[in-house]
This record gives sequence, structure tokens and C-alpha cells, in this order.
Amino acid sequence: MTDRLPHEKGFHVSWDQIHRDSRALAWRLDHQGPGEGGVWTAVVAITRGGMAPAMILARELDIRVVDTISVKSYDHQTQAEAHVLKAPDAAMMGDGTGILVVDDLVDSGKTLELVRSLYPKAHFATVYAKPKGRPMVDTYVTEVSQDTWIFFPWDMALQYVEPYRGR
Ligand SMILES: O=P(O)(O)OC[C@H]1O[C@H](OP(=O)(O)OP(=O)(O)O)[C@H](O)[C@@H]1O
Ligand code: HPA
Ligand SMILES: [Mg+2]
Repeated sequence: MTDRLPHEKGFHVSWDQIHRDSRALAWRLDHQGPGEGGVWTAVVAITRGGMAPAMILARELDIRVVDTISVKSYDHQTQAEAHVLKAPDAAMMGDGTGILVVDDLVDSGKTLELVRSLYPKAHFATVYAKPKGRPMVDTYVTEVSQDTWIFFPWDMALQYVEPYRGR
């Protein structure tokens, strides 16, 4: 269909769902780090969408060192050039070895491409992935089609809808 807005093919994710999926992501990453016993040094959330998954992941994997990188690539649903607004601690990051970089999703892959270029040895994890961006992510949980818009619970609210026969 060509007369459909991007958000009309929607994948609506509840708080419960993102919690479960973020936990599943954490379990996949357990003991996979380069440190002794497969530990990870730190979690770095790509703000803002990566912060909720990163918190859940850090809790599951018992990682207390959490930092952020702020990358902005979209105005609403329109993509612009990705740029870094705030970098994580440089001494902690190094080349990224042992660092888990977490985001809610990878779409075109532009955001992760930028972060990867800065920290090539980091491990990149997202909860959801679209096919175009998949080569940029090392570990993810669920794939959705490229023409699906993922709606996260922090962008939604419960609201009244007309009954089907009332329209
Ligand atoms: O793979 P890409 O095409 O780069 O898109 C994915 C990125 O876009 C969204 O963030 P956004 O820049 O909208 O900022 P936000 O997390 O603050 O909402 C999303 O949270 C990812 O970080
Ligand atoms: O499908 C999406 N949903 C929410 N934010 C996004 N940023 C890029 N793609 C998406
Ligand atoms: Mg984001």
C-alpha cells in the first residue's frame, strides 16, 4: 500500500513487553563479555530510547557502571543526519572493549553506524531491529519489517476509542 503513513503499520509495545524483551536481551548477553567469566565493564545507553532497556539490562547483569551517549537522528518520524550531543566518559570507553552499547531499536542503522565508528570494539545490542540496520547490531531480540513503525510505551497513553459500530 502506498497511501499509508509510516505509523499506520504499527507495532505497539507495552511496558510489560519492553520489560520482557529487554530481559531476554540481557540473558542473551550474559557471560558473553570479554572480561574474566564473560563479564561486561559497563552499559552505555543511547539516549533517549536506549535508557529504559539499558536500566533493565544493567539490573539483570548486575552492572553498576552506566553511562550515556546522546545521539539525535530523528525529528518525530523524519530522519535527519545523526550527530552526537553528549559523549560518554572517554577514559572508560577506550575503543569500546567490554562496553555494552544499548538502544531500543535499530532502523536505518545510521545511529549505530555513528557510535560504532567512535567505539569499534564495543558490543552493540538493541531490543528490536529492522532489516536495513541489522548489520550494525551484534545482538537483538525481535525483528520487525522495514515498513513497520514501532511505538514505545513512553510515547503512548491509554485513550478512549469509539466502538466499531459508532463510526
Ligand atoms: O537506526 P536509525 O535509523 O538511526 O534509528 C534508530 C534510532 O532512532 C531513534 O532515536 P531518536 O534519534 O529518534 O531519538 P530518541 O531515542 O531520543 O527518541 C531510536 O531510539 C534509535 O536510537
Ligand atoms: O520504528 C520506530 N519507532 C520509534 N522510533 C524510531 N526511530 C526510528 N525508527 C523508529
Ligand atoms: Mg534513540
